[in-house]
Amino acid sequence: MIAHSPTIFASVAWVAFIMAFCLLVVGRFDQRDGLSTVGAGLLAYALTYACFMQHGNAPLWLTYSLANTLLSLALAFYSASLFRINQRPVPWRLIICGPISMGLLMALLLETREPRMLAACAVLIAQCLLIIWWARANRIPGGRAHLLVMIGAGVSVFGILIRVVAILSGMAEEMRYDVSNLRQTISLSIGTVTVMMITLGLVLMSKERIEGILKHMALHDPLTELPNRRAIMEQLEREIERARRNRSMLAVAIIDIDYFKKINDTHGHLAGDAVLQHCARLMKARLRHSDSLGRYGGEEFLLLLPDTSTEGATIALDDLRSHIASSPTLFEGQPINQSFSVGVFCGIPGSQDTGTSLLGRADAALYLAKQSGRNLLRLAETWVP
Ligand SMILES: Nc1nc2c(ncn2[C@@H]2O[C@H](COP(=O)(O)OP(=O)(O)OP(=O)(O)O)[C@@H](O)[C@H]2O)c(=O)[nH]1
Repeated sequence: MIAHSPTIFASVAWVAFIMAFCLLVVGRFDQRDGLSTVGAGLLAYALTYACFMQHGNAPLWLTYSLANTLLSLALAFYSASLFRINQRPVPWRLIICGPISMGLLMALLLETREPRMLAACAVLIAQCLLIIWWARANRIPGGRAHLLVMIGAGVSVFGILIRVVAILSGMAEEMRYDVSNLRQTISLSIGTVTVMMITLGLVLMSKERIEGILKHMALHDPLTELPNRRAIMEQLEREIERARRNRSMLAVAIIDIDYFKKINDTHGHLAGDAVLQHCARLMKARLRHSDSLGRYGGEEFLLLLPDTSTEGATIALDDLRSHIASSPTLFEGQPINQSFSVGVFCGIPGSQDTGTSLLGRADAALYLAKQSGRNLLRLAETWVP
């Protein structure tokens, strides 16, 4: 099917205007999500197509030079969006090279035909390749929307190459924007599809990023940045299931800072917060990658040591305990000493064991450690019948 080229330009420009308006209205209220930059790109794209639509009826500087410079500007905004969505500094100097060189080349080569067309294609291909590169570099961890951007820019390169081949084969006249033929219809359709894919990909990347932030907030403690109670409890259930299936040992330790109320009362709550952060940092630095540490409550931490024997857990926790007791927190230049007591369940979970039951046994051991004078470790097995 051969479509009427000016009609394609007009309809795509109209749709792009509406989408750009929506993105600019929404993006304006929250500059951080990059939506306004995506909207600016789409607006430049809509203007490009509005100029292309006039080809043959308006001066060439408008329908070719300005139009291609606007198209290059659209790609520049899309590139910038990739960085803004990730809240990274935008390399504007590099990005703006595209539209500037396009503007200069189009001004210099306006009176030529093939060189002008090839130069425009070369700049656009370079910009699309950069978008592919930056989309990969700025992908959201665990996300897939960047793939849409990469595919969109990749297909765009393919579409431009069709034009290049046509121009080099002496068919430049057939690729004029006011000519309607099959090759032109395919090339324009590819251009339209790819810009929609890139736009949608960028909007979805922004969504993925916000989802990532919300998920992090839902599962992490803001003070220590450790997994919060919900996250560490879910991890506990997973570890119990795994240990039961593999018949392997699991150590579940409840760590409680000693006399924490006194630290708060003596030095203030900010100092208490600093102690919690300091302890979390020290413990995290000394644990294995397979171990899980979370903030269970106020001054309590839950530590899970999978595949760890009673002896191994005792050595690891005693090492943590003595390290924390000998590393005071520095708060406003003043050292604050702290220590912790810890109750540990260590064993192969039975069929009746749940997170709550193992925690109950570790908590009972912790109570014993507190009763015995604090800064101590007690094993649940030593007293649970
Ligand atoms: N600064 C600060 N204090 C907290 C936080 N969460 C809980 N607390 C305080 O931690 C204190 C815990 O006190 P207690 O439960 O009596 O425990 P403790 O003083 O450590 O006594 P033992 O555990 O028996 O050694 C309370 O005063 C809470 O207000 C927090 O995020 N920051």
